[in-house]
Amino acid sequence: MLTRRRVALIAHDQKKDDMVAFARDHRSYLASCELVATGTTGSRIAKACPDLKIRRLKSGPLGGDQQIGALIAERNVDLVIFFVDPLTPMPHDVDVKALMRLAIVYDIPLALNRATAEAILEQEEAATPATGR
Ligand SMILES: O=C(CO)COP(=O)(O)O
Repeated sequence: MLTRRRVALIAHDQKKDDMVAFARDHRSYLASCELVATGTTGSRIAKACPDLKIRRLKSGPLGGDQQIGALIAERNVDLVIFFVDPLTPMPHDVDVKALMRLAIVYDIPLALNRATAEAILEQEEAATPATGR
């Protein structure tokens, strides 16, 4: 049986519109995945794509990044798509770095911008033509 890909979606505020557009563009593939997201990112995607089932965690600054980090450490995530804003200081920067560090430690694919996320999903969509765009 084909196992569902477990994908974590996260976007900083300045990148949320980008994330929503990305999720819309790839919603048929994403619908075949188990989705988890930080709080506000998850709400924004769910509003734009009501067909997607998303498990929403806490908002990033309130522990959401740490929760995603824990899922990575427990090997419960296969892919992290995290649209990072490199131009705005974040109060929870240490949490962001910890999440990235764990993705590296556990060798989980980590897309930090849209170009990388597009490249990864293009490959995955090609491998699962039934869910292609
Ligand atoms: O801050 C975030 C990631 O560091 C994202 O959190 P939200 O999706 O709750 O805005």
